[in-house]
Amino acid sequence: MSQFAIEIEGLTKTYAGQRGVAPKTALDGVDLKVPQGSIFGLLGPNGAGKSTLINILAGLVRKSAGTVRIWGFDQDVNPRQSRAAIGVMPQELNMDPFFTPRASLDVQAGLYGVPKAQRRTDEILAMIGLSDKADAYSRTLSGGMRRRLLLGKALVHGPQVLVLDEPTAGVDIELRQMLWQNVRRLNAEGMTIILTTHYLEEAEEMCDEIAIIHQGRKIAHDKTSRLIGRLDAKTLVIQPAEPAPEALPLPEGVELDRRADGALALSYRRGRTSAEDVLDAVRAAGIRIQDVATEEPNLEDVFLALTRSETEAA
Ligand SMILES: Nc1ncnc2c1ncn2[C@@H]1O[C@H](COP(=O)(O)OP(=O)(O)OP(=O)(O)O)[C@@H](O)[C@H]1O
Repeated sequence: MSQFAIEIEGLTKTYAGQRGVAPKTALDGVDLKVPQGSIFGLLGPNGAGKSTLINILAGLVRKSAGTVRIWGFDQDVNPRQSRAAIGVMPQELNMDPFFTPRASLDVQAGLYGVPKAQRRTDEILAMIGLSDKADAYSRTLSGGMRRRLLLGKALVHGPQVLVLDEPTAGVDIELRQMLWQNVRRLNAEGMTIILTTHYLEEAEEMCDEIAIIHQGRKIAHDKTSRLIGRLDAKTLVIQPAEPAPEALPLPEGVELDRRADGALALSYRRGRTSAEDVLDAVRAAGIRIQDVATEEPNLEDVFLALTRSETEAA
């Protein structure tokens, strides 16, 4: 058994074109190894190919090329075992409105061939906080409860790998905390977790390793601390006391973005320039500073920094 929960090599997916729509390559030769027992973040902007990758893992989308091994089982050679090793909590909330949470979990367990005696329906209902709603119709559940039910459904067959596709998009703080508590607990019990998110802070907080997908390619993969450490971008947002003059000489490498509210957003690399240098330049231009705030890099900055360093390397 390899030490990787997931091993992907040369994964490519091209969606066929239809009536005037050109074919779309959503994944282009992606290699990825997810260590067993890790919480692994898959990040990327809209349309990067994250859902395609997850849907291939879940067996919902057919890959065009490449190999996928889940818990050591090659999807093409051992489709049943590889499917049994993974549970996916999807993004969308479509579920049968006439099923109760208990029935949904039972049906799902049946689909995975879990014998009745081995089903852990009550345990899962308790874990996702739906014990008192076990026999209510799904259509009467709130959005948050439906999400929790989706998490429960992903767990019925006791998979070794749990995949969460943007679990916190549009959810409130309480549900977010509940999800993360469960994720940490499942992980502590040995489950490997893969999650996709748009939020860097979330990935930073939760994940041991992060891979970044951009336009169907993997552009970075590293331990979280190392990845964040590679980013030394920083932005100072200065609110001038009076409208700032047109001319504003700046130290080399500092970029200025004038915001609609009159603020000056000055981005620089910490390794090259200090905040003091930036502030000195602003004062030297005769600008009185009313307020200063700092902005940490967000996911967008990560992409910019990574794609920039890729271009520089080339
Ligand atoms: N069934 C499909 N047919 C054709 N093109 C598709 C299909 N599904 C996805 N695509 C395209 O493939 C690309 C990758 O989409 P995908 O949904 O995998 O991205 P994503 O990273 O999950 O984005 P998001 O964060 O918005 O969910 C996009 O350009 C998308 O338009």
